[in-house]
Amino acid sequence: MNTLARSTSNSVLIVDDERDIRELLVLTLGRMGLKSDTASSLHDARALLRHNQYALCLTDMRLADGSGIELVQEITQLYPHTPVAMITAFGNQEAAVGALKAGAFDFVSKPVDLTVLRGLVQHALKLGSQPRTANDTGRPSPAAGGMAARLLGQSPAMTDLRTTLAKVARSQAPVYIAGESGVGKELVARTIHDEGARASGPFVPVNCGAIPAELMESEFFGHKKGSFTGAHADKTGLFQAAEGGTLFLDEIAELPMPMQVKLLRAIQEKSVRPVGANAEVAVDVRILSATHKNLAALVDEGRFRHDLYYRINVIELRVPPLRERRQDLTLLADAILTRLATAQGRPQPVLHAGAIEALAHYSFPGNVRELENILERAFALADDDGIRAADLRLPDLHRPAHATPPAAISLDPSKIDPRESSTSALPSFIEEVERKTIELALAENRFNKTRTAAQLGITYRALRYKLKKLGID
Ligand SMILES: Nc1ncnc2c1ncn2[C@@H]1O[C@H](COP(=O)(O)OP(=O)(O)OP(=O)(O)O)[C@@H](O)[C@H]1O
Repeated sequence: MNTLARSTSNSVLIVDDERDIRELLVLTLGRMGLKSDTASSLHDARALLRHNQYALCLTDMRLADGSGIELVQEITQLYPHTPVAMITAFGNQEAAVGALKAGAFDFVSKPVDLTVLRGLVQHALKLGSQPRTANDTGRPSPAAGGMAARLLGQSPAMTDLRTTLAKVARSQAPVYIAGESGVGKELVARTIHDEGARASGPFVPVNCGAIPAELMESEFFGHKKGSFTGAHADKTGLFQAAEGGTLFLDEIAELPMPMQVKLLRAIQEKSVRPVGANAEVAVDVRILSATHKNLAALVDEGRFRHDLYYRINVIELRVPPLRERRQDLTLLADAILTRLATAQGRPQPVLHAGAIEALAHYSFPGNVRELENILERAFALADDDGIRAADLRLPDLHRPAHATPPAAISLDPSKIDPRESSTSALPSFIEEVERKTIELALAENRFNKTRTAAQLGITYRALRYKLKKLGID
């Protein structure tokens, strides 16, 4: 053991009882310009940690005098500025997940793939040179003028969430974000990306419900030219597009079973095989996922794979619905109105007391997105003297939050006159009818997509697909 006391942030602690592995790691890290100290036991590792500061610790899982998990826990507690990664036996996913849960920022499996190791070390070094958190007040920053979407809110629930986010951002562990529609799940995912070591890499959001099942494999993993009819050129998949950054799998519950198997494999192996390719391509991507559905219940019903659930749900975050954090309403409303006023070059309207009172009693089934829609419409309708309760056009305030869907829309086909349409082409005309029907249903259901789909008699997945196709947000 090397006991030279020094406080440098350019050295790595390697803990492994196999000498060959220690030597290989020292050599590889040396080529990256890093110095390493080595320890073959927990005891030696603890002694080195007491006297030195490390930019990274790489530890094996099984050591003669204990488990690497113990070391992960100790380092997370006592030396929170040192990211620690676990070296796990190939295929031992339980150990990898266990390490991430204990606080390891990442893991690498044996035999160590040097490209993967280099990526891991680079992320660790970036973490060390980063301020711990940028978005910690929950107030709109004056400089941003409310234009850039930041996770606002000063309710205890949002303050707790931001504290957890700051910690989670520093890890590479998969995070599963649960919460109702429009509650801010994607914004949470972006915040994790922006505050972590991957901030300079891409953030690639993908709506799993919007990709037709037959195109999914090619969308996710890419394809080779000529691998199927219509594959006219090589195509990069979403995994490769997110290289060095974050892939956000929104509405992950919508993934068909065969795709769940392939996704699990890609996450475990950290590599993908484009359709029609002979070889796997290593990918360095952090996976964040979300759904408004109860994923655990879907696992129980056998509609979502347990092994994938276990793999993506290393850390679970719940974003509370707006009605559980009403303290945030005025702050959010204010930021939204500032953004709208700035975008339209109009003075910011006053939100009258009656309007604030009405919002405070409303249940917001569509959460923050619904608040944005309500205020946007009110802003368009309001006079110069500001927004009053009536301008908000809130539905019946006494209706319970999750009332039964209204009766089906009575769109009478015999009353539709194609001559009144702006187009005479049949496909465009049909699209116009489809768009109007969907927009009407969305408005009637306060932008709750689950209820809208039920009312229209189509699946949630089909609705998401149509919304994307028609460009309706
Ligand atoms: N805490 C917040 N502070 C500021 N803006 C927010 C907050 N939460 C949500 N928003 C805004 O509300 C809108 C909806 O948020 P987002 O798209 O992240 O929700 P979501 O939960 O991912 O929705 P869906 O379930 O439909 O995918 C976005 O415009 C987002 O910027």
